[in-house]
Amino acid sequence: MIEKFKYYKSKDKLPSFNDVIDCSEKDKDKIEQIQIKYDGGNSIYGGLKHPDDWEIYKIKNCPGLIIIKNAFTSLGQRYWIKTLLNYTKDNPNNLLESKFCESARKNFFKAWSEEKDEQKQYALKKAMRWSTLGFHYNWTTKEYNEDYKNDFPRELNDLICTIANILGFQNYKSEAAIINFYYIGTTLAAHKDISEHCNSPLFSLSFGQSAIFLIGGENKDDDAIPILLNSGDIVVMSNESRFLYHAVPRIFETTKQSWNNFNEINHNCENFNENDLHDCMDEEKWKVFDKYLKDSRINVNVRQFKK
Ligand SMILES: O=C(O)CCC(=O)C(=O)O
Ligand SMILES: [Fe+2]
Repeated sequence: MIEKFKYYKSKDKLPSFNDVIDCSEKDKDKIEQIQIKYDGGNSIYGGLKHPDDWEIYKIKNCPGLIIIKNAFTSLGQRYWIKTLLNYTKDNPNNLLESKFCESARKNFFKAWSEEKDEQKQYALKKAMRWSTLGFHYNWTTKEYNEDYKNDFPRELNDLICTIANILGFQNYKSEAAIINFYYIGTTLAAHKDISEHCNSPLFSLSFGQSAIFLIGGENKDDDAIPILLNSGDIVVMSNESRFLYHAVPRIFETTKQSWNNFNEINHNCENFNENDLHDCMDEEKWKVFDKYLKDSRINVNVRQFKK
């Protein structure tokens, strides 16, 4: 893991993407596509594409790890990008460096979008690295604080439960989440997510620019498998893979902005707030989000905390 992390992180020497699993034909020996049965007929919400159109892969050398490609509609992606940025509003557990003014702490995205000075705007983006939902995580004690929580956003729980049910994970409850805000040049160091008191799968959704994700083993020294994650991809760490080391060594600009492709007939967003959807469809209003996304990736990592 450590060697691969250094290799894919490197700024001086661009890494080769030859070994990175992107779930294309070249990876056919490393992956296995799985079929699922969806019994919900034609209806699906949450900005998800119909599950018949999802491409679901298992990684042969990493049992329990599931990668879903092509899971979100364009409008669905836009809605979740806007919503995840909005969750930072009035959130008590954000990493926004304390030197920033009260208005940025209260409403990061508003402060960022209204900042005219480019350097200050970039500094604001650099200051906002994560935000937590549900049971808030304490990064110092590495524990969830049972007395420090907010209601878990209902529509995000609905989305994760829909994905969980489709994959056959019943009775899932989203209780905590970390929203990770990355920009090109940032990384997430190798870690295991072991503060949860149950072994329910971890659901990780990616939006915006692309990333290389490394899945390792039980020890930091174990080798790691590099996987490409694009906007709209879902990673599920279940069963044997749930508590393995993983990391994000690199964020890079995507060639296909799948959140901006509006040729779809069905957006599957009927359950969302109409005004918010309207904003997502209005190209003028969307410009500020595209500006934010130009060098940024947003990941939300959802967990069940209690048994
Ligand atoms: O950004 C990612 O894809 C992974 C995030 C992650 O591992 C975490 O939040 O624990
Ligand atoms: Fe993690």
